[in-house]
Amino acid sequence: MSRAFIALGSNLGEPLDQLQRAAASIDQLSDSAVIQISSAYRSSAVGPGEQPDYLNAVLLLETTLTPMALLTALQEIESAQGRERNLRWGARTLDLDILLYDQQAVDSLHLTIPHPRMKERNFVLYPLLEISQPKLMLPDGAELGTLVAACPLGKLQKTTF
Ligand SMILES: CC1(C)Nc2nc(N)[nH]c(=O)c2N=C1O
Repeated sequence: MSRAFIALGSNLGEPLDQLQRAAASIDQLSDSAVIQISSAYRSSAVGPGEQPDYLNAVLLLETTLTPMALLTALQEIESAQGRERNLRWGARTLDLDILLYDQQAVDSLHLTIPHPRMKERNFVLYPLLEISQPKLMLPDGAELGTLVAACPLGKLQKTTF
């Protein structure tokens, strides 16, 4: 079984309900089980334009799905929950991203692991740390604790999932 860390995000359509439904659907994937899920973290939207605050979380999944099969399954869950891919930085009902997949580095047309922007996102790093540990190492040798130390908590608000 492989271990994948998945980032969840939502700022439309009852975000907490979106995250809870997504976690349940991910747990139902074939040959997969959600082992742990972080608290939910509220933060203002990073990026251009005005949009509602986001709710984010990270979960740990044990799975035999390959990275590409997992990506496809996650995209199907996003679509089932009404994700519309119109604006690149726009508001969305649900965003599911593969952050890490064991110690694998993947760089293909449709999938990059580790997630290319995870190192600068407190709304990813802090929930990830909550369900792992500071010495969690990324494929390039970077340790999670070091990344968190360099990424201010800011106005990130921890709430119940
Ligand atoms: C629009 C953009 C970059 N901003 C975000 N901002 C926050 N706070 N959380 C997100 O999940 C998120 N996702 C995005 O895709």
